[in-house]
Amino acid sequence: MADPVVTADEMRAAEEAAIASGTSVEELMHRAGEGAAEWIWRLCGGRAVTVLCGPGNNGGDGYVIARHLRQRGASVSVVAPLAPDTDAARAARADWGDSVSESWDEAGGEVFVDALFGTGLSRGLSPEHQQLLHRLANRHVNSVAIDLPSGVSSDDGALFDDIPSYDLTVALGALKPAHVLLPAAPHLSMVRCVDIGLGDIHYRAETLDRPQIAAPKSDAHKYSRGLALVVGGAMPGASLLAARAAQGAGAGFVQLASNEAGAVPHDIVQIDGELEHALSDERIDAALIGPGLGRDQDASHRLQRSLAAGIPLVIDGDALRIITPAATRFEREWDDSILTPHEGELASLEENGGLEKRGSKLDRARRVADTYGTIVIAKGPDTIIASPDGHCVCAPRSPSWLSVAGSGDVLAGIAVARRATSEDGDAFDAACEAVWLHAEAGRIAGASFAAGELANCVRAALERCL
Ligand SMILES: NC(=O)C1=CN([C@@H]2O[C@H](COP(=O)(O)OP(=O)(O)OC[C@H]3O[C@@H](n4cnc5c(N)ncnc54)[C@H](O)[C@@H]3O)[C@@H](O)[C@H]2O)[C@@H](O)CC1
Ligand SMILES: [K+]
Repeated sequence: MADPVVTADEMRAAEEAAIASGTSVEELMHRAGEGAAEWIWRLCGGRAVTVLCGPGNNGGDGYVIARHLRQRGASVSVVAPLAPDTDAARAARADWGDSVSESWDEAGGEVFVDALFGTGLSRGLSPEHQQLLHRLANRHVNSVAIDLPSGVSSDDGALFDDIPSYDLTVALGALKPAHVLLPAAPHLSMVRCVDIGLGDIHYRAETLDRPQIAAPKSDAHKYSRGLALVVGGAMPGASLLAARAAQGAGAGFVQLASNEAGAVPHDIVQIDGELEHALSDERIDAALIGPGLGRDQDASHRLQRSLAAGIPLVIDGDALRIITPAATRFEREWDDSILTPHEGELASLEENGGLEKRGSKLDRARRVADTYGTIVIAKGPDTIIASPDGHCVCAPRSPSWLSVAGSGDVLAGIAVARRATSEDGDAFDAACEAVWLHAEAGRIAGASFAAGELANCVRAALERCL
């Protein structure tokens, strides 16, 4: 099941709603601390623990954790450079009832628990706090972050400071954007979420789950299964790669509109001549334009013709450098196309759309989706799928071997196949399926694959979603 990804404001609203319906902050803190202590106990197995507590409710959670671990028999030391400044944290410290040091004297401890700051961190740490945090992390065998590593900005994953690496991060109530976004996410090797009974949380982002993909119906034929057209350009290799991936991702028929001479496999139908001719086939369910397109005048013409054809499009690569919101929003009455930018292309889309580059990757992908009126796959190690209505899905971490030339062409090919095969015409679902299949193909391909091998693994990835 998908998990919500919740901003600090959305968390606060959920907390207020829970309080309004009769749950106290102390009760929420108790559930958070008890749940986190359970995870830490599994990691520490009775070893000595040092808990670093901050002044806010994150620190309050730390005192609750310290008390629960002590009750279980662990030797626990608490370090708190700042006194509690919330009622709930003061109560939690009183319940701990044991000694608290203001600084760390390097006394024993194998497991370090960072409960210095959570979602309330608003600026960088002071040099003393920064030094204390790193000393503690370096001098213990394992480190655990409570809710978030101290030094991380909850809503966008930015690092206020250099942070240590953590073996375990216990997210409280829900995942936050920093758990899934760069640059924070790679510092958190394992993230576990504790349910603190917040009830219904209003959220606009969630994690990506394995999709369920249906096999073709028993009466299917090549056209009813989805006809995907890949529009080629100056560099035919990229579009061939995309076409190969589209075949593996379930399309019944893949055509390549290209005038470039070159060996095209027999099971891909090449349609040469005027692009209008290829696009005029009413049986086409979706088309891909961008991989290997080039950015010259011919590329612009091919893009304009594709947009004018009124077919759902996947727009990738070079096409993302030359497209404008006027083309997607106003030249077409409707648009359910998918844009697949990497970071540089996302910045181009922002620039061409007159948008500022600000906020989290979630905010940026949403803004581009809204401005262009399309679904956006903002790809990278922290891929986001965004809809113009603001809904976002965050992909789980994928194999880093996917960072290979041609990997994006494969993703675009998968996306056009999923868009062509989708029965209800839902571009957002097609985009989510494509992101999952791409990562799954990477897992199957193993280490150091070339993009062609990745494309060949898409079929096996699809099989795992049937
Ligand atoms: N939202 C919820 O429903 C719940 C939240 N809980 C915990 O509460 C945390 C949020 O608590 P708070 O809002 O109190 O925030 P934090 O505890 O994260 O930090 C806020 C405190 O730190 C200070 N501060 C912020 N940046 C600082 C800096 N750079 N240097 C020094 N001081 C700094 C603030 O002035 C304030 O005193 C969550 O991360 C979670 O751990 C849990 O107790 C359970 C329930
Ligand atoms: K923390």
